[in-house]
Amino acid sequence: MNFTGNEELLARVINEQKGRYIVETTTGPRSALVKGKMHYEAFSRMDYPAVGDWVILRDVATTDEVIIDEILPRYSKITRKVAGLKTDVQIVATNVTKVFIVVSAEEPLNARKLERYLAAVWDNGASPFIVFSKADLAENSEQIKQDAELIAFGVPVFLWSAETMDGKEEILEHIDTEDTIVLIGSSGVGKSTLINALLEADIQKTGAVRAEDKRGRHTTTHRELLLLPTGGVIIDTPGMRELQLWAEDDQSLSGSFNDISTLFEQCRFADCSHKTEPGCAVLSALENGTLENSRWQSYLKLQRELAYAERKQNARLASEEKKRWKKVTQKRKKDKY
Ligand SMILES: Nc1nc2c(ncn2[C@@H]2O[C@H](COP(=O)(O)OP(=O)(O)OP(=O)(O)O)[C@@H](O)[C@H]2O)c(=O)[nH]1
Ligand SMILES: [Zn+2]
Repeated sequence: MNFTGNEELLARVINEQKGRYIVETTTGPRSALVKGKMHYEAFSRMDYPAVGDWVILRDVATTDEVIIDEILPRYSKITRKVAGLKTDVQIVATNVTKVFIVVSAEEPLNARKLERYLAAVWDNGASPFIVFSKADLAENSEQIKQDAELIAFGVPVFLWSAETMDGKEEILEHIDTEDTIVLIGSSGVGKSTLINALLEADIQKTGAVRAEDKRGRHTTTHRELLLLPTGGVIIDTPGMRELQLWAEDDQSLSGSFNDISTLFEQCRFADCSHKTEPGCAVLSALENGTLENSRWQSYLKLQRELAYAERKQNARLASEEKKRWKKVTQKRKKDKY
């Protein structure tokens, strides 16, 4: 990326609260809002900035809140499904390169859970790492590490203890300057403790951020994207904390429509479209009333929405990337930066 002479237009989102953002610029944190057009064009929450996003700003010279003009294409996004009237997908963090799955070495290894975590990380486009915390409390931490390595095929596995600080250097060696990392894992495994150790400071102190809002008021809020003294950043958002639920019990689409996926397995043809085929288990379940039509319709609707969102996302990423960069450079010329 070359933003020579134009650095103030490029920023990174470090906090989001109810549609208000704090972005880190080369001249410090600023309050930010999205441009009106973004609201019209937004298809879902995916189309709004999220913590970790690189964005292009407008109106940086004014004292008011800056406007987020563009979200640069995302390298990856960590998402979670939000239960509500309809299933929505919330972005927990973007542009994450590495995910540290933190598991307590004190507990017996839960292979299935670890596999689900690994799959979830890969699904989200980041590289997983496994950290066994509380190594000081484990009976045989080396054994746990070896067992995990058998499941994780080449994924680095670390033993870490906050008591002795053993393992910290090894973990830091795996974090590069351009990395954006997040930590996931069950409550109480020691994620905050590890983050604090990596930061060598209290997050409460380093995390506070003061930014100016529209009326010149200063707002103090939490920085959710934290700079590591050794390079790289850690994202720690409230959503990160709830992510474990999604990895721990299977709330995926097929999970929540278990009855329907069971029917699919009973169709005569493996590639059944469930429209006209003979021996279709869905059609016969609809006919004999064991599957309610409304439930089938909501399944189809969700399928269409997900497919549409995905198509939209993919097509846009491909074509918009070029367009965005072009726009940015044109703007730069126009503004005589
Ligand atoms: N003995 C020992 N205790 C640890 C270690 N790491 C964390 N703890 C303790 O475990 C407890 C939970 O640690 P946290 O860092 O708050 O855990 P967390 O994963 O951030 O928990 P949530 O915020 O609920 O998600 C605290 O009392 C820590 O002091 C460790 O390596 N060894
Ligand atoms: Zn069928």
